[in-house]
Amino acid sequence: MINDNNIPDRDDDIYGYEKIDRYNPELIESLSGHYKEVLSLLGEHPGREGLLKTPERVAKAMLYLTQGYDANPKEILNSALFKEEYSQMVIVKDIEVYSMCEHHMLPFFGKAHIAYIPNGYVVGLSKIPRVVDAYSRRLQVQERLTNEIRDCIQDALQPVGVGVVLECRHLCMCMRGVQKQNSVTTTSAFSGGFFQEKTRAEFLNLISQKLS
Ligand SMILES: Nc1nc2c(ncn2[C@@H]2O[C@H](COP(=O)(O)OP(=O)(O)OP(=O)(O)O)[C@@H](O)[C@H]2O)c(=O)[nH]1
Ligand SMILES: [Zn+2]
Repeated sequence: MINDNNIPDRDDDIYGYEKIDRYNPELIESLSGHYKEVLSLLGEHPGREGLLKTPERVAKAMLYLTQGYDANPKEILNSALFKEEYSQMVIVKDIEVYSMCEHHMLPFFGKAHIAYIPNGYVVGLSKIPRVVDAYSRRLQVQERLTNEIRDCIQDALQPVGVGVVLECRHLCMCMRGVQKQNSVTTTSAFSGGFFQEKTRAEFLNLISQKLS
């Protein structure tokens, strides 16, 4: 249930949802109505006890999973730029990615490895995973997600270059369709200095190393 201040009542938070701006009461009500209809069309009985709150739960879950539409990724990076004369590669690797493919609206998930070479400015490290979330919490294809992350970092930081590698499993390929349980899709996007063989090799080498 949503109270007058647009904040889910405390009792409702037992499902672990964060309080996010997208929890707009009218939107939740409208989505819930549609999901109730979907349950019926799928052959379920939305009136049975276990499903009574399901349409509302699904509505909130989908709003959570698509909250990237409300984010401004470039602004996220611009909010924490620091002048710093560090000119070596900065890598944030093993960033968890959770997204949904735009074809089936089923999850794809895995890891992102992101590097840039500063050009006078470094960015607050936490902002890099935040940018990943801002683009992945939308309906996506892995290739576009990879490019969007690269372009955003390149635009905001104007670094010497950016490298992005994503490794994901797509549930639309596991639990339906071709049903390949172990296939992993790798995508990459580079800019500037990362087109140089040596720089790219350093990045790929460092992300493949395990922490000791
Ligand atoms: N390139 C790309 N394809 C994706 C991604 N996520 C899902 N797909 C693919 O999108 C394609 C959609 O193909 P369609 O033939 O229109 O859909 P479909 O009949 O459900 O295809 P199957 O999954 O092969 O059963 C499938 O091949 C999916 O594997 C992604 O991130 N990138
Ligand atoms: Zn899919």
